[in-house]
Amino acid sequence: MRTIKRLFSSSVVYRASSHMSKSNEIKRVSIEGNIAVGKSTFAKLLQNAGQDWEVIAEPISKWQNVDQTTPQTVNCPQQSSSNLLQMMYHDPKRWSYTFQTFSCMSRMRTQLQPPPARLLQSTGTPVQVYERSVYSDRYIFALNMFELGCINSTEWAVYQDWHSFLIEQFGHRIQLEGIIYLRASPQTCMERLGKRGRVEEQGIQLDYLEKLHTKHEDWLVSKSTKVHFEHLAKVPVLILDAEVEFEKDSKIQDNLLTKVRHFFNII
Ligand SMILES: Nc1ncnc2c1ncn2[C@@H]1O[C@H](COP(=O)(O)OP(=O)(O)OP(=O)(O)O)[C@@H](O)[C@H]1O
Ligand SMILES: Nc1nc(=O)c2ncn([C@H]3C[C@H](O)[C@@H](CO)O3)c2[nH]1
Repeated sequence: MRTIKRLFSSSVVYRASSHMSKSNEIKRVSIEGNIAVGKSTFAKLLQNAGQDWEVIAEPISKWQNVDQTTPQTVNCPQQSSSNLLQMMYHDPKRWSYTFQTFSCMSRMRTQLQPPPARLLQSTGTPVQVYERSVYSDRYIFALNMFELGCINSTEWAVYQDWHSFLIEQFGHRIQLEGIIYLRASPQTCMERLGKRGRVEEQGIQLDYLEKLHTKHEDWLVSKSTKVHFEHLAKVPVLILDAEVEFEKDSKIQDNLLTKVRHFFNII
């Protein structure tokens, strides 16, 4: 049996209840964390926990298949697709800005979709769970790419300008009640990334995951990242120990679900 590493202990930074809107309204929660930490796996756990939870997955397939219509003739446009995720990892200086515009727009579009009827008709506490957010797009990835020199200062200024505008215009419709931060060491994420074997990620080095880890810590733990939205600065954060292997352990799963329910004041 693999040793369960406990590099970090799970802890609640502060409870969300005071920040909650009426209990019959839909709560929106974002799961944040490093690449391959286990967000999708954890989201499935929440989805299976009850009818009142809806998971909105990261739109990665859109990034892997950007439709291109070449307007050769009106009646017979040529259709092809490109893998922007692959392009970004292959040539980050060329493609990072393009990637961040597309990732952020696709997140916004996906998360603005109306909730399904079962959530609207729910008599309990319906929750929409976003896998990452327009905020991690900016304060984790885009900022990191800027600091790495893969996004230049003009591109960074342009990105921040339209990002702020988008949030000002639409932010209230995707306003978060809380953030769940799945926290594990970059080494663990590297192992899981290798195990998953997504083709586009083959060139990712530990160093990159370490930088992303620091960005998560700055934003969600020490809160030293300068954020530009008043509401975001006040969103409660639940930190969960993602070092533990919960996939096949129902006891650990129950424990994690209890922490989430408690955090969001759900019985
Ligand atoms: N707690 C865990 N213990 C051990 N393995 C795990 C755990 N959680 C997830 N995994 C495994 O790690 C790999 C990555 O998990 P997953 O796809 O859920 O990560 P993710 O955070 O959603 O990734 P991404 O950042 O790319 O969206 C998968 O192979 C999954 O089975
Ligand atoms: N550069 C960059 N910006 C983002 O906003 C972003 N969001 C996710 N990703 C990468 C991580 C995984 O490989 C893969 C799936 O999460 O996509 C991103 N990469």
